[in-house]
Amino acid sequence: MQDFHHNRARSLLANAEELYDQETVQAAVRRMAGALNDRYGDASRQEFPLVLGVMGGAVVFTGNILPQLTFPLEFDYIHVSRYGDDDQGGKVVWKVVPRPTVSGRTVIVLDDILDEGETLAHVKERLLEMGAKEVIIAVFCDKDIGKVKPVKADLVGITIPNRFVVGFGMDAYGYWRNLPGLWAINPDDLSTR
Ligand SMILES: O=P(O)(O)OC[C@H]1O[C@H](OP(=O)(O)OP(=O)(O)O)[C@H](O)[C@@H]1O
Ligand code: HPA
Repeated sequence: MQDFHHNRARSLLANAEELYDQETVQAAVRRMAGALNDRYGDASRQEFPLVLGVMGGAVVFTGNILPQLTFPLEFDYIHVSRYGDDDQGGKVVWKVVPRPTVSGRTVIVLDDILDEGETLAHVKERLLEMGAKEVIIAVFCDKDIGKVKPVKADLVGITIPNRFVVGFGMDAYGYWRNLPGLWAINPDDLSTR
């Protein structure tokens, strides 16, 4: 069993193409942190936003950007999944729902990728229904899918081509969330596209 996964993961990466290296990824995170610091760093505004990471894919982005944010904030997470171990999205499944602390707050949602936009559209709608004052969506990457999405990001690190990517928290079939750069999976290795 373990050798099956080991070999499949290695073969996926051997056929994949590196789109953005670690330096490029880190530079994009620094730019995003700078933009958030400019917006929320003004001490006279006395803001205390709630920063929500969308697990599991946002784990790496969240862990990288949080220590670069210089304003007072509260951190929490939600867990939503639409792809599971597939390379095509399905129904949005809530695993950990937002806590009532979102009510009345400015909520900064951090996620790894805006693809078809279904996940973040659901997340934003739920947060607003729960009384969030304002929902700011910050995604590490926005995939250029050539269609209008049901939600727009307020802050984007990198706009990526319409390829299935892994790395920096993103996985294909559970593999390669741990890569420091972004790699595009070979279309021949995708089961459903
Ligand atoms: O814009 P969409 O087409 O809805 O896709 C984007 C979502 O897909 C990924 O989550 P996934 O369901 O793969 O779960 P994961 O975070 O555990 O990887 C990613 O983390 C986003 O939340
Ligand atoms: O391109 C992707 N890669 C990994 N996870 C994803 N979830 C939505 N799109 C993607």
